Amino acid sequence: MTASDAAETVRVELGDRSYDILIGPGLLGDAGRHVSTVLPGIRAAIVTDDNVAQHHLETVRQSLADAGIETAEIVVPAGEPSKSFATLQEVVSRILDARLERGDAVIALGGGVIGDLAGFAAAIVRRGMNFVQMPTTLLAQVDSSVGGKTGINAPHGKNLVGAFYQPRLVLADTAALDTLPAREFRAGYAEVVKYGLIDRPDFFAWLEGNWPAIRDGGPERIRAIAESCRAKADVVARDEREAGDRALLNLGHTFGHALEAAAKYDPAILVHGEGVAIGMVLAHEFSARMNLASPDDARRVAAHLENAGLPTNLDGMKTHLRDADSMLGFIRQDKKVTRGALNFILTRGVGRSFIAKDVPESEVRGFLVDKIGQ
Ligand SMILES: NC(=O)c1ccc[n+]([C@@H]2O[C@H](COP(=O)([O-])OP(=O)(O)OC[C@H]3O[C@@H](n4cnc5c(N)ncnc54)[C@H](O)[C@@H]3O)[C@@H](O)[C@H]2O)c1
Ligand SMILES: O=C(O)C(=O)C[C@@H](O)[C@H](O)[C@H](O)COP(=O)(O)O
Ligand SMILES: [Zn+2]
Repeated sequence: MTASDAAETVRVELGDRSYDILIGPGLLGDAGRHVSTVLPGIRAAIVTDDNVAQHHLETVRQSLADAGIETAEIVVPAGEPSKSFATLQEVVSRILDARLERGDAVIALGGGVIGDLAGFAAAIVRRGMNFVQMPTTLLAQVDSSVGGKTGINAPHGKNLVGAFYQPRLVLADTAALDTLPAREFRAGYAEVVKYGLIDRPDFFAWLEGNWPAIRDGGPERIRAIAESCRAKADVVARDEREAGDRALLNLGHTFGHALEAAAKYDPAILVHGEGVAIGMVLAHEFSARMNLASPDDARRVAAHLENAGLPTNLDGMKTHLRDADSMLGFIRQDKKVTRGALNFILTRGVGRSFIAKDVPESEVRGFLVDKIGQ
């Protein structure tokens, strides 16, 4: 398979840092050829987690070896807690142990956790090595492997330490999703829905009718992934470092990230896509409370996410949410805060999201008190 015979190719236009996202089945088995086309003559570190390693590491290692690419394999524990200083230190040490040079590559083979962690390591080792994304979750294929946000979490909040650092190539092997647990597939679907809710109402309506085919692996799945990548690539090309429009990709994340932090990043309680699903419903409900949108929109969004098996309210989180003020504490650490003012992504209806600046904290607090108590 070449770039032209991948089922879909989406280009992220960033001048001399532009790159392709190849989407389709079987790309991991041909990874060596694709990587050596873009980065001839390199060695590489493959960073992955212990679940993904069982299913897909040997395929990638062998393919790279066949193309003459020598590799070091770095396997970290699966799950959000690996987006930590401790695991970053381990990954960095192992890359240096392997004496990889700046011109060599760090390959992220896994979900968003691995992409964010390995991408940050690539950004800081020798002040920037080549970076390749091989996303193996739906979430990573439609969102985290694209656009160059890398980083780790802090006890203070999500993704608070990181860098913008673009990959040289993204290989989204849609057959890799066959081994993904159903819960993780649903979680990734929340980010697909997000693109419809931001500014693609027709895409949202299409998703409402096509979720079962996407779930079951019909051609609609590749179409949904490619449409999501096109949506993200568009935004990233016009605002790489979130000076403006890129913040729209944060729909549902201000509440969602606070929920993940409240759950102490424990995937047994909540994974990122689930936090985003709840967060998007809360963003629509909050918009209705502010008389910006109709409550019917919030109901429509919740109905579709529920239909896809995602959580849409705080019922499952109650024991982990102390009070409105502890949630507000996390929200104040959000990266969209400017000069102390809260900025949210709110909506005027399905597909009509916008950046709301200087949202009164008293309104947010009142909303949270209604939801979770004082
Ligand atoms: N950088 C960005 O732009 C961006 C965008 C969205 C989300 N994120 C981040 O991504 C992370 C969430 O990513 P995620 O949902 O992919 O989680 P994840 O990386 O934890 O993967 C989810 C689970 O699926 C397993 N897994 C992955 N691929 C598999 C496969 N093919 N078969 C079997 N098991 C597999 C993993 O081991 C893990 O247990 C969060 O940290 C979030 O903040 C970043
Ligand atoms: O790429 C972006 O920009 C996004 O906001 C995509 C989000 O889905 C993703 O979760 C991102 O990591 C959140 O970014 P953050 O800057 O709020 O940490
Ligand atoms: Zn996200």
